[in-house]
Amino acid sequence: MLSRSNPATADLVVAIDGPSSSGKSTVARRVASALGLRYLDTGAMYRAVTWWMLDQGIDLADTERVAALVGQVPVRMGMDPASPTVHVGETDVAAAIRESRISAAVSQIATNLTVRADLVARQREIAAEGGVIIEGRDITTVVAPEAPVRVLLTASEDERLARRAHELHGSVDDSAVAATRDEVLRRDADDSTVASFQDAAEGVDVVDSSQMSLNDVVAAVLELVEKRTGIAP
Ligand SMILES: Nc1ncnc2c1ncn2[C@@H]1O[C@H](COP(=O)(O)OP(=O)(O)OP(=O)(O)O)[C@@H](O)[C@H]1O
Ligand SMILES: Nc1ccn([C@H]2C[C@H](O)[C@@H](COP(=O)(O)O)O2)c(=O)n1
Repeated sequence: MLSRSNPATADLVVAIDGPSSSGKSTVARRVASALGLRYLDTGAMYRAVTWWMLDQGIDLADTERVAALVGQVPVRMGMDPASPTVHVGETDVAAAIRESRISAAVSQIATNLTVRADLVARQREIAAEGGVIIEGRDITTVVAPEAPVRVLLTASEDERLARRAHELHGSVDDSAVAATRDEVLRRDADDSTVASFQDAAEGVDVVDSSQMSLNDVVAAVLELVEKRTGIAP
C-alpha cells in the first residue's frame, strides 16, 4: 500500500463529489499522486457490495435481506492512486465491478439506507486516518463534512454523456450516447434521492469542468487545496 510520503499532507482530507462521469475518479487520482495522498473511490465500495450480493444470489429488491447482510461483506480497498485495487475477501473484483450488469444494479444498493450507513462508517474510519482524497456522492456532506478542502466537480449532461460514451463505446455518435443514458442520467436520478451531489453545500467549491481539459481540472483542484490549506505539490 501507498506510504503517506508527504508529511505536509499526512493529516489532509480532500473531499470530492459530483454526478456520474464528471471526472471525479480521474481527477482525484491525479491530485492524490501530486500531493502524496491515498485515494479512496467510494463508488467502488457500493459496486463491490453489489457484486457480492449478486454473487450470493441475493435479490437486491429485498432491502431487509440486503441490510441484514451488508455488514458481512469483506470489501478491501487498495488506495495507492497509481494502482488502486478492490477486493471482496481474496477475490479481485476491480474489473467485474465495472461490468454493465453492476452499473445497472448498483443504485438499488446505493439507495438502501442501511447499506449507506454501513459504508459511510467504513469511509469515515479511513477519513479519520487522514492523508487521503475521497470521491463519491456524499463525501462533502456526510462522510467528511469537516474536510478542509471540499469540491463539487460538475459538467453538463451532454458533456458527461459524451465522456462516458467515448470511454465505453469509443464514439460519441447518437447510438453510443443513447446506450450510455441509463448508466449516467438514470443512475444520477436514482442516486440523488439519497445523496445531494447536484448542488454544492455551503462552503463547498464548485469546479465546472464542461469546458476544461483534464489537466486544467487537476490544476484547478490543486489551486483550491493551496487556497484552503496552503499546501502545494
Ligand atoms: N475534463 C475532462 N475532459 C475530458 N474527458 C474527461 C475529463 N474528465 C474526465 N474525463 C473522462 O470522462 C470519463 C469519466 O471520468 P471519470 O470516470 O473520472 O468520472 P467519474 O465522475 O468518476 O464517474 P463515475 O462517478 O460514474 O465513476 C473518463 O473517460 C475520463 O477520462
Ligand atoms: N459516496 C457514494 C459513492 C457512490 N454512490 C453510488 C452512486 C453510483 O450509482 C454507485 C457507483 O458509483 P460510481 O462508481 O459510478 O462513482 O454508487 C453513492 O451513492 N455514494
